[in-house]
Formats: sequence, structure tokens, C-alpha cells
Amino acid sequence: MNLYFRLFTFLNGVKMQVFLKVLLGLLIVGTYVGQAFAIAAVMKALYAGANIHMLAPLISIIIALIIIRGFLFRGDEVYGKKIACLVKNRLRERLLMKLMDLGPGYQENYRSGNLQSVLIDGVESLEPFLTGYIPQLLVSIIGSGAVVFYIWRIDPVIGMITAGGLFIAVASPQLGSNIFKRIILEYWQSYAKLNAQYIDAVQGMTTLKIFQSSKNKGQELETEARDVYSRSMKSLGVSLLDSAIVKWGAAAGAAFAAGVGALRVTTGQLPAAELFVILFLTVECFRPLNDLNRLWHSSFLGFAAARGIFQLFDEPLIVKERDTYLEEKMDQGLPDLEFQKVTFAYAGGKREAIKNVSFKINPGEKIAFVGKSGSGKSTLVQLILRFFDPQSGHIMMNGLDVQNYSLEALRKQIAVVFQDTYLFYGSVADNLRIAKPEAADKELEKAAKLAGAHEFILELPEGYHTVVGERGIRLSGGQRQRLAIARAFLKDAPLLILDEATSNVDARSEEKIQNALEKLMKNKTTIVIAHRLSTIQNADRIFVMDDQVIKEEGTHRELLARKGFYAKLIEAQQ
Ligand SMILES: Nc1ncnc2c1ncn2[C@@H]1O[C@H](COP(=O)(O)OP(=O)(O)OP(=O)(O)O)[C@@H](O)[C@H]1O
Repeated sequence: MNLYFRLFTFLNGVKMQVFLKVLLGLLIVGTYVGQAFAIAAVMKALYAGANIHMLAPLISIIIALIIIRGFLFRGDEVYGKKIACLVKNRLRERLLMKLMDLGPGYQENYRSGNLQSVLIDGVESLEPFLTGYIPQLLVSIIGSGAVVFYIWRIDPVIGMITAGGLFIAVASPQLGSNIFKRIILEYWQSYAKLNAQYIDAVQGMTTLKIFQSSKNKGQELETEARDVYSRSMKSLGVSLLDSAIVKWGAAAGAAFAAGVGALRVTTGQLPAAELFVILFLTVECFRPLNDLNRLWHSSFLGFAAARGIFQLFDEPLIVKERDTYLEEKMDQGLPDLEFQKVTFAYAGGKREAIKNVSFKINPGEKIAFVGKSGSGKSTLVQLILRFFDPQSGHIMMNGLDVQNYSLEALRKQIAVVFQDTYLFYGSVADNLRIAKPEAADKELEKAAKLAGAHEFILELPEGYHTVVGERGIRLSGGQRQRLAIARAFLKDAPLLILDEATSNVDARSEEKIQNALEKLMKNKTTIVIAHRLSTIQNADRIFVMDDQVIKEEGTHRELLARKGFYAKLIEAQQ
């Protein structure tokens, strides 16, 4: 569907409100037209020799119309803002839902600054089009159309001239609209790029300071900002030219109509009194159009941003859900997990992240994956969680391909403790309840105690109510890790994945965390990914990955005895 018409679909659900806004707009036009009639009547009366007393009622009408219009303007503005908020909130909600459906796999390849430009500024810039231009379009068609029709009824020739002026005013800007669209699109792209650069710079501020690179980054940003400035001036120039053409068309139309009207009065084809009506009405006829043109120009940024919004909506899901599931297989106690000849390459990757990987984990087993950096260990986790689906092979859980389970049911079975723990802005309790929203305070405490987090939480200024996350209290790597373990205790999922869960912490914290993890692993099927090999020596089996494939498999002792990759890794760590 054409971008312009597709934008109309964003108003689904608020059509009634838009209709009411159109009515308000028409009432405003009505007050202008009423005022024009009243002024024309005053002129007619003066022309006929009326005195000030006779004009008093007409002047009162004009004053009343001006006052009413003031109220209508205010109502129109407030109501317009209300609709805009409704539309923008709904749109942002839909975009967020789409992002959630796309999952972390999509966001990995998308700059957060670009995403912010779409979600915040992009949606914001649609306001003039959706809640300004669209209602005004209807107001202009109905309002200007009715006035032209009225003038045509008085004098068909002047009616045709007015209609001609309207046509020029509407059609002429369309001639250059493609150029203008291109210029504004380039402006939007440079703006989104600058936004992304700024966010990058703020997020990486520590690194920039450490490497004394802030000046270079500043210069980079300055160049980008200049680019945005010059593009914005370019689009302003074209926009002003375009508005000038419309205004010229409107003024020329009104002037030409007045000139022809005057001529027709002199030849007796039009009564002089009617000329006053025509003079004032032609001006009112073009007023809605000027407003429309102003809104059309404010909308252009929205058109450019809309491309990014639709691109996000049209993005195919990385992981597709089936229509029917076989979920009964999920509730069979501790799960088993099997990779059958699984090969996977990331969309942006030059080569496969894992190649033809096969292994089976029995219920309740504790399995470890070790190997060089980049050998594909974390990719296994991403695939188990179905952030991505493999290009070939099958990942089986309880004897069925995981694609037979809904994402919700599958992820319910899995608890993960990652190397980095994300804490949301909110209290410690809120952050723990991410894992189990209905958990009572006692449950939170129990999980925190098991995770070895209770003591340090109590030492925080407001205990479990202390605000953490962005702009909250900063927690150490080890403390964050223990909160992640507490979350895993709360979730109590039968399949536990520990992805480098202790690699961010010092030796003292590691011991505490290791103790907490030992408790967590009890009675679970567990997958551990570790760099520090000391932590996985008592695993039931260890898989050694190298060059995207599994190279060795066995217990710690067996692998040491084999004197292969594993033995070399151990040697390197000693
Ligand atoms: N989002 C991505 N897009 C493209 N390539 C990726 C992506 N994530 C990982 N890779 C690539 O896939 C390969 C496997 O990465 P993976 O993170 O699974 O390795 P790893 O063994 O867990 O490494 P590490 O121990 O350093 O965490 C690497 O070559 C990596 O560069």
C-alpha cells in the first residue's frame, strides 16, 4: 500500500475522535464565513447609506463570532493534542510489541540510537500529519468546496476563477513534492544518524575518557551536526518556496476574482452589493487551504520517519511460531535436550557460528561447554532459547523439535544466568519479581538467601526497596550476579543454563556465587558455559568446542588423559 494511504490506518480506533475534530474545524471555518457575510452586509448597508445604529446588530454578530472562534480554536487545539496522545501511545505500544516479537536477535543488529529515533522522534513527527493534516484535509475539501459552490451560485464566472485559483494552490506544490520528499528523507536519515552517534558517545563515555578520545568523538559529532544543519536549512528553503507558491496561488486567485467581479459590476452583470460578499468569501475560501499547506509541510518529516516505522512493522519475524503446539510433552519432569546436526550462521556473520553440532543431555545431567573465545558456546544458548532458529538440523527437547512448543512454554522451562545481568530502573524487589511477578516478599527473601544476596540487600539504604538499575544505586558485578541467581531460584525452571555466570567477579565473590550455583543446580538439567575450567571439573560430561564444532567429549579425568584440546586449555589456565 502507498505510504501516504498506509498512514491513514494509524487512525483506526480513533476515527470518531477525528470526525469530531473535523466538525470543530468546520465550525471554525463557519465562523470565518459568517464573519465574511456580516462584514459584507455592513459594507452593503454603508453603501446603501445606513447609520451606525442600524449597523449595531451586525457589528455585535462579528464580535460574537470572533469570541466564539477563540473558544473553538482552544477546543480544537486541546482535542487535537488528546487525539495525538492516543494515536502516539497506541503506535508506540504496537512498535514495542513488534520489537518484543522480533526478540533480542533483531536488536543485536540494530543501533539503539536508530531504534530510539523511530520509537520516540519518528512517532512524534507523525503528529502533524495524523491529527493535523488529515482532519484539515476534510475541513478544506468541505469548507472551501462549499464556499466555491456558494460563489458559483452568485456568479458562475467568478466561481470558476476561484476554483481555478484553488486548483493551482493545491496542484502546484505537488510538482516539486518528490524533490522535497527526497530532501526531507535525507534530513531525517542524517538526524537519525546523529542521534545514534550521540547515544553511542554517551554510552561509551568511560572508554572515550580512558583513551582520551572525547575530542575526536566531539569533532565527529560536530561534522554530523553540521550535516544535519545544512540538510535542515535545505529542506526549510524548499518548504518556504512551496508555501510561497500556495500563498501566491491563493492571493492571485482572490485578486483575479475581485478584479473580474469589479469588471462585471461595471458592465451590469453583477449587482455591486454582491461584489462585497464575493470579495470577502474568496479570501475565506483559501484560508483552510493555507492551513492545510502549513500542516502538509510539517508532516513531511513524519513521512520520512514513517519509512522506518513501516520497515519495523514489516520486518519478518526471526523466529516464527506455529499455529498448533504439542505442549503436553513439556510436563514430563526434568527435560532432556538434544542437538541433531545443528548448523547456524548469524545474518550478519561471514561464516557459521556452529557447524553440524550434535549432542544429547539426559534429564538431571550437568553438562559443561568449554572452548576458545568465538568457538560458538553462547550461540548454543541463543538457539536453545529460540532467539534464532538453526538453518539446518534440529534442537529436540523431550523427544520433540523445540519448534513444536510455543515460545512461552519453551522459555518457561529454562532459567538462564548470564555473564551480564540487566537491572531495570526500580527496586531490588521489582527486579527480582521479573522472574516471578506474583512472588510474595517471603519468597523473594528465600531466593535471595539461597543466592547469597540477602545480606548485602539488607545493607542497602532501603533494603529490598532500594532503587537500582539506571540512575539507581550501583551494585558490584558480584552483587548483580547474585541477584541474577536469586531470579533463577525464583523462576525454578527445570533446565538451567549458566553462561559465564562467574566470569565477571573476583575470587571471593566467585566462591560465594559458586556455592549459590551448586544449590541452584540441584535437581535440574544443567548446561554450564565456562571460561574458568576450575568451576566445571565435577560436571557429568564436558564438551570441548573449537572452530565452531565439538572436538572432544568426556569427564574431566577422561579429557585430561586424552591430552587433547581440553588438556591444552587446562594447561594454558595454569
Ligand atoms: N549477533 C551476531 N552476529 C554475527 N556474528 C555473531 C553474532 N554473535 C556471535 N557471532 C559470531 O559467532 C561466532 C560464535 O560466537 P559465540 O558468541 O557463540 O562464541 P563463544 O564461544 O560464546 O565466545 P565467547 O567465549 O567469547 O563468549 C563468533 O565468530 C562470533 O563472532
